[in-house]
Parts: sequence; structure tokens; C-alpha cells
Amino acid sequence: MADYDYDLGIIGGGAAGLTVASGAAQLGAKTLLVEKEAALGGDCLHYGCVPSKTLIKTAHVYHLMKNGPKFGLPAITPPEVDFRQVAARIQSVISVIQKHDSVARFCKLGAQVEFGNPVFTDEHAMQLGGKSISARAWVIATGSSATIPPIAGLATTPYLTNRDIFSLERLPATLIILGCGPISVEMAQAFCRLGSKVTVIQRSDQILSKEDRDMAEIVQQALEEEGVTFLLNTSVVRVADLGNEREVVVKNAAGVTTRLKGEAILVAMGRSPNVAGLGLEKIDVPFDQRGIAVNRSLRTSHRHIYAAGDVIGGYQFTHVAGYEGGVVLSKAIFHLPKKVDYSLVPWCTYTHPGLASIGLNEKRAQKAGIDYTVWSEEFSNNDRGLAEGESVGRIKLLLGRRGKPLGVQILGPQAGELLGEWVAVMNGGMSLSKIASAIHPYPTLGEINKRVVGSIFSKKIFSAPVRKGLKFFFGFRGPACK
Ligand SMILES: Cc1cc2nc3c(=O)[nH]c(=O)nc-3n(C[C@H](O)[C@H](O)[C@H](O)COP(=O)(O)OP(=O)(O)OC[C@H]3O[C@@H](n4cnc5c(N)ncnc54)[C@H](O)[C@@H]3O)c2cc1C
Ligand SMILES: NC(=O)c1ccc[n+]([C@@H]2O[C@H](COP(=O)([O-])OP(=O)(O)OC[C@H]3O[C@@H](n4cnc5c(N)ncnc54)[C@H](O)[C@@H]3O)[C@@H](O)[C@H]2O)c1
Repeated sequence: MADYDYDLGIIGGGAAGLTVASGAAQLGAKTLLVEKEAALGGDCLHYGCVPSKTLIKTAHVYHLMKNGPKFGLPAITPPEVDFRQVAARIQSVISVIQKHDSVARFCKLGAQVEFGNPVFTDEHAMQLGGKSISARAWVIATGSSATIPPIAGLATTPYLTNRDIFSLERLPATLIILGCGPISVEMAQAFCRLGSKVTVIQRSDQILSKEDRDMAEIVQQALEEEGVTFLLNTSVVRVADLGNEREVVVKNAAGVTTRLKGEAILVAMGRSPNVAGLGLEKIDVPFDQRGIAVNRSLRTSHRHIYAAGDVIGGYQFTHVAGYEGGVVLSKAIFHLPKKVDYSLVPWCTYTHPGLASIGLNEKRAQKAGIDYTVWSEEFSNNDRGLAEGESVGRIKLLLGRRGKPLGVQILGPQAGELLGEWVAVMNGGMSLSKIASAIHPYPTLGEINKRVVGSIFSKKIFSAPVRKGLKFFFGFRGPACK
């Protein structure tokens, strides 16, 4: 066997790379982790999940401060937001979590961490800071960056992406967001709540286009009621820098052109894989604008070079990057016949109300030609929801022909947390009767899970045939009051 410097080399210290590095090192593989930034943690920690959820919480608190009367409290007008304070809180949360992703911790686990820009020189070796380093197997986990489409004028106009939005010096008075995926809607609501006037441009006719229309429309309505403006069926014609502000020229489906002016532009139009400069062309690892091509074992064109996380496209979530990291470990370290299975990937868009999902929604079921029935229950019937002032939203359960759950969407307060029960039920293949018969604490938002299942069973239990049978056996005499 050839003599390599390392058993496993990992490029990229984000969710995927860190999962592989910590697992491989703890299992005794001589492991190298290479990161191009000055710190480990990746987009999720520095420019993604952590800062966005911290910002969302701050914005929620400010929103509550302004909405006291809805809770029977006196009306107050809080002072304006100083975004430097908000950014400082974001940084303080990042720095606490950063300790879990420190070089010292990874060294203690047994992984060597190097910083720099590695370039493959052949399929087992790369050049890093003038050194040549080889490994028996490699994992490319370099993540993704905001896609910057070729919009006229964008290259010469200052704009923000997820790399800048959490460290602004001041709150923009007006913010124009291009694109309407999860980054856009989460930031639209947060900045609107903090006091920015927010306009979102979306070329299709629905926000959050991967979600079912009825659910996405409720999110849209909730955000509109708070002051966000959505321009749907609208494309961006060009942008320009006007000095103190930016201009965005848009065109709607009727061909009508409008000039919008804003202090800042946020580009949130999807993600592009971080593949530039790695020398992948040289070692014949194919990729396109969606990501590095891999098979279901996450192998690239070379059996010993794997890719995982955002850089392969697909489901671009931290928990999926972690899952894919686990699959790589099974293959590269244990040599098990493991393949990825994305049929039960959960996700949540953390607006208020949030929108969480697992399995099939109606759009995906229809696309796959799968028959289903829909069972739903509204948060307006949930006692805890009413007590919390959270009556907007619903749960939607899709059942297959034999009553098997195909998917669940929860739109409402704490949607991501409420989905946890369904993650267990669907992964465990549990029958729905288990949820229906389990005692859930009262009053909780989670009762909505039991209630939607209860509605399936109650239709069968409280039926004419059952009443007829009981009458036959026990002589029941029917309604006492008509
Ligand atoms: C604003 C925002 C909010 C998000 N919110 C959520 C959320 O709430 N929940 C969720 O699940 N997901 C969320 N995501 C998605 C999540 O951040 C990504 O799916 C996740 O970070 C992917 O992990 P990764 O390891 O593939 O990539 P990353 O975390 O980006 O890590 C890749 C690492 O590779 C490094 N790298 C890149 N190129 C090189 C190179 N040439 N050499 C060496 N190192 C390199 C990078 O510096 C980085 O550290 C959000 C994303 C954004 C932008
Ligand atoms: N809560 C979460 O889990 C969370 C939060 C934020 C981001 N993320 C992850 O990050 C990924 C990226 O988020 P995103 O919001 O940038 O991407 P996205 O791909 O989900 O949405 C991009 C939006 O931009 C629109 N768009 C793209 N090109 C356009 C163009 N030229 N003109 C007009 N519109 C255009 C698309 O129609 C789409 O609505 C998400 O898919 C998700 O995986 C997750």
C-alpha cells in the first residue's frame, strides 16, 4: 500500500467537514482538516444559521415590545434599533459556539487542522502553503456561496449577501431583497420587525416555491401584515448605484417597469458550490453550477474522493451536511455499503409563523404521482396557541393509500420543535395509533400533532356502523337531546 501522509484529508471546516473530521479522528484515522478561513465553523456558524436565528430572536423581542396591547399591556414606542448592538449580540453567540469548533478541540480529538487554500496536484495529493500533502482518501466539503446572477449593473453596485448582513454598522432604512427563498423571507421579517422598510422581489408567483402554495401564502400574509412588501411575478431588469442609495428596476408579468430605491440590496437568489481554485478540473472531478457530481455513496469520479454538504447541491441544510458527513464516515472509515436516503429530510423556515416539513408535501406527492389524502388541523383550535396569541397556522398530514404517513407540514409557532415528534414517528415507522393513544401534556402546542391524528381515528370511531353495533350489543337508546 502506498505511503500517504494521512489516512483521510478533509477540505472545508463547516458542518460536513467537521462531522467527518471529528468522527474519523476519534476512530483512529490519521486525519487532516484544511480550512481556508481563519476559523472553523463554516457558513452555518459565521454567516448562516447561527447569526440568522440570533437576529430573528432579537427582532422577535423588539416586535413583542411594540405589540404590548395585543397582550393586554400598555402601548410603548421603544427607541430605534442600534444595529451595532444587534451585531455585537450575534458575534457573542457565535463566539460561544465557536469553542465547540476550535482548533484545540479538534486537535484533542486527534485531527490536525491546517489553514490555507489547498489545490489538488494529483488525485491523492494537494499543495498547501508550499507543502505537498497526501492522503489515502479525501473529502471535499467546501460548502456554498450566494449565487450572484448576471443582473445588469449588479457588479458595479454595492450589495449585501449573507456574509455582510449580520455585521452591518447601521440598520438600513430601506432594504430590497432579490429572491424569495428561506434566506429572503427570514431576513425580510427580521429586518422589517427591526424597523427597515422591506421589499422582496420574486420572479415566480409564490414565495418559498418548494412549499405548498396554501402554506406559503399564509407566511406571505403574516409578513405582509407586519409591513413586508412582496412583488411576485416580477423580474429584476437592472440595478444601479445612485450614491447614497441603490436603484432596482423591476418588470412585472404585464411588462410594467417600476423603479425602486433602497438603502441596501440583499441578494438571496440561491447558492453556488465553492469549487473554484481546488484544481478539480486537473484531477477530473466533474461539477456543474449545482455542485460536485457524486453517486449515492457520495463518491466523486474517484472512489477515494468523496464530497458532502452544500458543495454537492441538493438539500442545503446543516443537518443534511452532518448526515452526509456520517455517510462518508461509514464508507471511508468503516467501508460499509452505505447510501444516502433523502426521503425523510426535515427542514424549517424560521419565520413567525415558521414552516416545518418532513417527507412529502402535496407538490412533491403530485410530482411523484402518489395518491394521498390530506388531514389538517388549525392552530386557532389549539388552546395553548390561543393563550400565547399564536392562532395563525395549521398542521397538514399527508396519508398514503394504506393510511401510512407520507409527510407532515407544520405552519405555526415553534414549528421546527413540533416537527420533532414526526421525525421520530416517520423514521421509526410507528403507527399513527401510537400518537393518537399517547397522553400529550395539556396545554401545549404539540397537542396539534395528536389532534390531527385523532381526527382520522374519530371519523372511524364515531361512525354510524359503530353506533349500530353498540346498540345491537348493549341496547343503547340513542340521543338524549335533539
Ligand atoms: C443565511 C443562512 C441561513 C441558514 N440557516 C439555516 C438553518 O437555519 N438551518 C439549516 O439547516 N441550514 C441553514 N443554512 C444552510 C447551512 O448554513 C448550510 O447548509 C451549511 O452550512 C452547509 O454546511 P457545509 O459544511 O456543506 O458548508 P459550510 O458550512 O459553508 O462549510 C464549508 C467550509 O469550507 C471552507 N472552504 C471553502 N472553500 C474552501 C477551500 N477552497 N479550501 C479550504 N476550505 C474551504 C469554508 O470556508 C467553510 O468553512 C443557512 C444558510 C444561510 C446562508
Ligand atoms: N431555515 C433554514 O433551514 C434555512 C434558512 C436559510 C437558508 N437555508 C438554506 O440555504 C439555501 C439557500 O437559500 P436561498 O434563499 O438563497 O435560496 P433558494 O434557492 O431557496 O431561493 C432562491 C430564490 O431566488 C429566486 N431566484 C433565483 N435566481 C433568480 C433570478 N435570476 N431572478 C429572480 N429570482 C431568482 C428563486 O426563484 C428562489 O425563490 C436554501 O435552499 C436552504 O437550503 C436554510
